[in-house]
Amino acid sequence: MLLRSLYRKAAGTPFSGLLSTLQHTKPHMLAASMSTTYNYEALKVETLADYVIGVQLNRPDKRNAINNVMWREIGEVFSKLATDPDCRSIVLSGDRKTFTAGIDMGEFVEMASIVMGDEDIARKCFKLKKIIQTYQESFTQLEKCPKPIICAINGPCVGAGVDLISATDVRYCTADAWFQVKEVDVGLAADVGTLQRLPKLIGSQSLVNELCLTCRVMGASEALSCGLVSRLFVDREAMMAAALASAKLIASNSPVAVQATKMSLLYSRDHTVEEGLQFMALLNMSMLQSEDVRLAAMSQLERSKSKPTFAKM
Ligand SMILES: CCC/C=C/C=C/C(=O)SCCNC(=O)CCNC(=O)[C@H](O)C(C)(C)COP(=O)(O)OP(=O)(O)OC[C@H]1O[C@@H](n2cnc3c(N)ncnc32)[C@H](O)[C@@H]1OP(=O)(O)O
Repeated sequence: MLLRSLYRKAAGTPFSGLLSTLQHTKPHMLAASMSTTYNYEALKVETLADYVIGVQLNRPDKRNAINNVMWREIGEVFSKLATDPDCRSIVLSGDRKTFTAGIDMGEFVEMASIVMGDEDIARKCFKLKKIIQTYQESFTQLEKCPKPIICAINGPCVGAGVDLISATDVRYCTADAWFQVKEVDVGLAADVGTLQRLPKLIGSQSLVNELCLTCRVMGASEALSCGLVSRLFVDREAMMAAALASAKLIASNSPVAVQATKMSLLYSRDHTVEEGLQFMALLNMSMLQSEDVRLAAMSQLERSKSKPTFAKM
């Protein structure tokens, strides 16, 4: 009913010419091809399908341990993908064996040199604060990126790895995946997102507390049952195929609708229902005027088998 009245209302309005305008838009304006360059040392970035970008942690010999280069590159790549018109969804993964072994312990020990130094204590504090905030900001870029991130986890996902996956939108894992909030074991309270985000992903505060305080390993089936991941696969091949299929589905939808949805879900996570509703009204008073709404609604109304072609943004 709503769609029919939308359709009737659109006919004869300035919107009615839009479909033919879009049909005559030059193909190069619509086809996805990665025009932005992504060359990294510790990450492998590639186009997996139209508008779907794969970001792979790429230090296999070191079990994808997150060194300073990887911390910096993670922040950079997600901030770049945020505005890349050829990217509408992202698959984040590790290598065939491991998601990540967490922070690079070699560099972690180097950080101790600041603590051991002769400098004034206040100056040491400010140096450490800067390092911690730089690391935090790197992972927060995943949330700031309005393109949904599907995280595909196999093998170990340790320490900073849990901080990292907690900032993604959808999580899948393989039967051999395992998770460990290991920070207390190395003498610190997790400080780059796990303690803030994990309680919002797992329904049980008791389980979150247990995992963070004991550092015990959580296996794949428990990760599924507690909601840390939403799907479990026999192996990496099956998981990557499913992650790609979901990423393609997301990329086939209106980028306006998808990005507004990610922003609103995150906003609502951190605000009251009332505030979330107010945010939504303010957002959609502009987004509802997008041509994507008309194209998507027409396509539903016409029971079209294929999705409309949404312009780049
Ligand atoms: C301000 C700070 C904010 C951030 C805090 C973050 C904290 C954390 O992340 S705490 C967690 C730290 N991580 C660990 O304790 C995990 C250590 N690694 C392992 O337990 C095992 O490597 C693992 C179970 C992940 C895999 O075992 P596997 O038998 O498959 O591999 P290994 O033979 O152990 O390792 C292969 C090579 O990788 C190097 N490596 C592994 N983990 C790390 C690491 N975290 N940092 C640096 N390097 C790592 C390992 O040394 C081997 O290298 P090589 O000897 O050169 O072959």
